[in-house]
Amino acid sequence: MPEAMTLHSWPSLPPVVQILLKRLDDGVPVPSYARPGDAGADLCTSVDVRLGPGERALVPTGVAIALPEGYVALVHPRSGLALRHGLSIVNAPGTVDAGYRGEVKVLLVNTDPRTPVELSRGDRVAQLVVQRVERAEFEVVDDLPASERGVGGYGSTGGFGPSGSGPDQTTST
Ligand SMILES: O=c1ccn([C@H]2C[C@H](O)[C@@H](COP(=O)(O)OP(=O)(O)OP(=O)(O)O)O2)c(=O)[nH]1
Ligand SMILES: [Mg+2]
Repeated sequence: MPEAMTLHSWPSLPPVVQILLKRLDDGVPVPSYARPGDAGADLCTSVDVRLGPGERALVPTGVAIALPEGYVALVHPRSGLALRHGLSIVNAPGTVDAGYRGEVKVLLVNTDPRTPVELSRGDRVAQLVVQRVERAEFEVVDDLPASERGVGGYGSTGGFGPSGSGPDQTTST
């Protein structure tokens, strides 16, 4: 991207989807995008939390949403908090279904083996990525169509080296 070009000048920003949002706690900021072009809107905790090493907690965000049919909201970790504090999400990414009307919550975990993580009410602890989603119809068959991969998985193309270097030495797939 040329230096002078900002996302504002892009002709093809993704379309906006309207999502109804109910504030359950007026003191907590609603989810918002930190910068144009961000995929995730930051979610804030509505409570103070202290997570000891290895501890997890279900943290409320003070908001409930009504997604349109055909959409899902995924609760993702924030990479800066993961890098600096080892803060992650147990069920990453968390799934907020279109029919869910309860409070959006974040299942945080402190993966650091030594240092506690202290979070204050209003801190941005996760990010919400809204996506379109397909609904599948599962058709039971006796045989699946052949494919090049077949049943190979779990390292069948090799480890860190170039693909084709053979299965990982430590796995048998
Ligand atoms: O990170 C998350 C994950 C889930 N939820 C809410 C919204 C979602 O629609 C509901 C159920 O989530 P999920 O389907 O992942 O959990 P489950 O264990 O399958 O519960 P259920 O039986 O209620 O579907 O919980 C959140 O607020 N945050
Ligand atoms: Mg479920």
